[in-house]
Amino acid sequence: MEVVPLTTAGEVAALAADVVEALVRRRPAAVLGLATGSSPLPAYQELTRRHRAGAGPSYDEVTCLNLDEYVGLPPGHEQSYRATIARELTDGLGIDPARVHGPDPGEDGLATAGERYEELILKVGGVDVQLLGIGSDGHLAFNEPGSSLASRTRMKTLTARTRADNARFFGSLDEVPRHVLTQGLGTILRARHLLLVATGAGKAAAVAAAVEGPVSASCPGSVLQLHPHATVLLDEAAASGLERGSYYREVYAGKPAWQGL
Ligand SMILES: N[C@@H]1[C@@H](O)[C@H](O)[C@@H](COP(=O)(O)O)O[C@@H]1O
Repeated sequence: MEVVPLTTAGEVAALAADVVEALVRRRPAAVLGLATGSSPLPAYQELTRRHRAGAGPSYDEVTCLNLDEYVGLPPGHEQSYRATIARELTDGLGIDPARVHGPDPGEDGLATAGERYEELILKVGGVDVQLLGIGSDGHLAFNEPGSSLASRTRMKTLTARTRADNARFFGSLDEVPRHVLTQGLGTILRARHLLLVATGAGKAAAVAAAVEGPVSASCPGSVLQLHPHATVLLDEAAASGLERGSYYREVYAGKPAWQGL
């Protein structure tokens, strides 16, 4: 795992955008794994800004796979993750909505939604770069603490803490769905590159547990330690709980350009 402690959230966003753009330039038909939540938003804004300024690559051939989705929201609900990703990123990059997929009960229903999404991920050749945020309790996508490290896409029940954290996007806590469909931790681990972004002091404990704590289902984010190519971009506040922060800074400062991220 490469931990990159930066200073500001703006630097995190710019570097995350650089990684995505470099991939799409190298591989125009790349498969991008997209996360929701507030953490990746500045990176999405940066990508959109560069694209509109004519500075980014063409996203015409890209395929996007969303990490997770609420269950039970009416189609097109503004807080559905499908609508959120379209609004925050893919529409702005000019990506055809038909190339953006997410776990979806669809006509065939919830019981087979997980399996169908796993098949789709395999069919498009797997995810090249998976953007990730982390929940304040260490959850990844909607894999709450206790999720199997080998899990695949399936329905999960949200914890009270995650529902409370996400209530800010809804009118009230009661409106936050209780159930979700989410890629599993085992699904996420199959992506070729994991790119986790975390900013703010509220994420410091979760980041420290994920990066330096034991690999455990109690901290789903700790599965990053099992991945051969995981990058963790942090602002100063999110990195503040790390024991080896000064070492990571030293490594990054001396990193040869040919290594890339
Ligand atoms: N399903 C999403 C996660 O993918 C995200 O990482 C988490 C943290 O969100 P935020 O970045 O807003 O703190 O929120 C939700 O639960």
